[in-house]
Amino acid sequence: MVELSTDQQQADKKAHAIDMQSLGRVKQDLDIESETTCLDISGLDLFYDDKQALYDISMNIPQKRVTSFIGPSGCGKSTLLRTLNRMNDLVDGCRVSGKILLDDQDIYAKGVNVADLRRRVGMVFQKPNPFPKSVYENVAYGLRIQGINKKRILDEVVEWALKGAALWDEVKDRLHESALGMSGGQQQRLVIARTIAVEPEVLLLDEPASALDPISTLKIEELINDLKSKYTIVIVTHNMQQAARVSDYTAFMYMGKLVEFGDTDSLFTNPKEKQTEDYITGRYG
Ligand SMILES: Nc1ncnc2c1ncn2[C@@H]1O[C@H](COP(=O)(O)OP(=O)(O)OP(=O)(O)O)[C@@H](O)[C@H]1O
Repeated sequence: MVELSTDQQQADKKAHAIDMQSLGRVKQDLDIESETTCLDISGLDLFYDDKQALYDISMNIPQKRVTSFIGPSGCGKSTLLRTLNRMNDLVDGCRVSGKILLDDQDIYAKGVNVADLRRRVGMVFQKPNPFPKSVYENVAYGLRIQGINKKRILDEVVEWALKGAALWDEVKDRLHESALGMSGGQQQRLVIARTIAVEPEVLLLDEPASALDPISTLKIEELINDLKSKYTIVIVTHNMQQAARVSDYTAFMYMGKLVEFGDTDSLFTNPKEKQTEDYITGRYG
C-alpha cells in the first residue's frame, strides 16, 4: 500500500468530506460544555434478549438544540433514540441498564409514569402515522386523552399546533376532512403538530423525512430549524447531508458504541476519530 504524506492525506480527506458551505450551513460557534443539559445519558447498555445492542453510552443532549444520531445501518441509532422515551419497554426481551436523566430525574426509576414521560418526550416515526380521523381530531387527540374537551381550548391549540408545524395555511379550510387524504409530507407535519399539541419538552424524530419527496423533506428540515427555539430535538438520519444541514450537534455511532459526539461543524470538518472520518468521507457504511 502506498503511504500518503500528511498533506496528501489532508487533501484526500477534504476531497471526500462534506462541503458544509455548499449545504448553505452557516458555521456556528458551539461548545457542548457551555450548553444546558436536557438529557444526561450515562453508562447505558441495552440488550435484546442476549444480544447487546448498546454499549456503555454516555452523552449529554443539550437543551433546545438539534442533535443528530448518524452511523451505518444497524449501529443502534433508533435503539438509542427509543431509550429516551422508553419506547423500548414495548419490545419483549429488551433490557436496559445505566441512567438517563431528564431534567435531573431518572426516567428508568421505579414509579415513573411512562405515559407522562412520552408526553414530555414525543416521538415521530419514519412513516407518517396519522390516525384515521379528521385533521382537527388528529391534533386534538392528545388533549382529549388528558380530558380536555372544551371546544374553545381545542380550537386554540389545534390552530397553534398546526401553525407551529407550518401546516395551518394548507389545511385551515379542510380541518374536518380526513387526514388520510393529505400528502405524505403534510401527514408528517400533521404528526409533528399532534406531537407538539401536548407541549412536550423533547421531540424525537426517527428518520422523519426518509419516506418523503425532496420538497417535503426541505419543509421538514425548515420546520426542525423553526422548532428548536422551543424544543430539544433529537433526530436519527441515514442522510449525512441532512445531519450536516439541520443539526447543531452530531453523534456518530458504530456497532452499538458512541464513537464521537461533538458540534456538527467540527465533527464533519475535523473529526477526532478515524472511524468517524472514514464514515463521513464515505469509506464505509
Ligand atoms: N426489536 C428488536 N429485537 C431484536 N433486535 C433488534 C430489535 N431492534 C433492533 N435490533 C437490533 O439491534 C441492533 C441495532 O438496531 P437499530 O435499529 O437500533 O439500528 P439503526 O442504526 O437504527 O439501524 P438502521 O439505520 O438500519 O435503522 C441491530 O443489530 C438490530 O438488528
